[in-house]
Amino acid sequence: MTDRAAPRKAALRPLPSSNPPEALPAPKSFEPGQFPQVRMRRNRRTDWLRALVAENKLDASDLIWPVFVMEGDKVREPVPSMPGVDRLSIPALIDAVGHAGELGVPAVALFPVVPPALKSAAAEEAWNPDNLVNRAIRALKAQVPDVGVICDVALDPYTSHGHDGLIEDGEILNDVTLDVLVRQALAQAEAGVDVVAPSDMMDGRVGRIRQALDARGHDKVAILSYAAKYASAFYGPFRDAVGSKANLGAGDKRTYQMDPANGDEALRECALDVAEGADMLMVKPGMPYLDLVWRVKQAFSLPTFVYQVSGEYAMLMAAIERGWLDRDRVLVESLMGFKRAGADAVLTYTAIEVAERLKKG
Ligand SMILES: NCc1[nH]cc(CCC(=O)O)c1CC(=O)O
Ligand SMILES: [Mg+2]
Repeated sequence: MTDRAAPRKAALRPLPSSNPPEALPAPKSFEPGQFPQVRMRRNRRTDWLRALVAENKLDASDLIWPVFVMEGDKVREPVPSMPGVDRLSIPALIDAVGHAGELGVPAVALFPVVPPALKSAAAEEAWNPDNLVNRAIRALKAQVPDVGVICDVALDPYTSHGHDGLIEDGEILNDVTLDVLVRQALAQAEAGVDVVAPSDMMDGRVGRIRQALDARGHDKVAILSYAAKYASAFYGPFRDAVGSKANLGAGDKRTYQMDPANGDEALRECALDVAEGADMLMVKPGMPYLDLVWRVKQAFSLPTFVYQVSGEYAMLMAAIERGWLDRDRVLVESLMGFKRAGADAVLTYTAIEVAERLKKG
């Protein structure tokens, strides 16, 4: 007889007569599947129980850190409308991205702050092989090779008018812009970018970029399409950060970015980009568009990313600074919402702070 069997046998002994079954109080009413038998709070009772039943987990590997890159040596410059966010020169960027990698943040997304003198109507600087962002890509791939580098493909940092495409008589030209976007993407690929992320919302750009990359031997460069990108008021602080706000002036992007009123249209945008060869899809902004995160993930089963944009960040920070929201909890909660909606990764300016917090536990 094994040791294990002994207590079992003991348990089979008859109950002491002082505790007969009929002494148990009979329930007044028994309705299975109803209160009071069913109590949802049972599973929320303790930390260990809540951890056990948690449906989603936020991990550093869910985060992509968007960074503003500027000219200069070892300089950082705060962005006033995004408290806690700095523009970084390339040497500062190397250090910061190294830190991001140590925290387990898989990738960064680069956004250049282009000196005004280099902006033009035709955005020639966008495909200069030695422009700021291409130098940043080269430096990162040489010095922090294990962190993924994602780069925006759009002309707004480079145009004197602040639009994502070329203009004629007030109209944003689609097909002419495609040629420039292709050159821009190729220059980034030559510099060593891992993922190009067209954020311009011109029609047909994903297919044209895929074709051009493959024709030049860049078949390993992935395309993250900003497929469902809305003409949003939440981009304001970003335009401050990259210095495109003054260029854009009173202009808006409603002839190419999507109308916030539309949801089905976002699925069509995604379907086209999937057919054209997108490897990953993005919904942008994030919090006001969680329905689209859910629908896009369900419809395409592709890696689906969401961008918690500058205005969402500014909104959180403004309330945190005033003491109206609890920093420790609200940042993680806002990201958990994206995970629950089905996002595979979130672009967030809070990536470093949140990854540090997750590491501390
Ligand atoms: N095409 C450029 C671009 N890429 C990312 C953002 C916004 C990101 C943010 O607000 O954080 C924008 C701004 C815009 O479309 O006007
Ligand atoms: Mg499209």
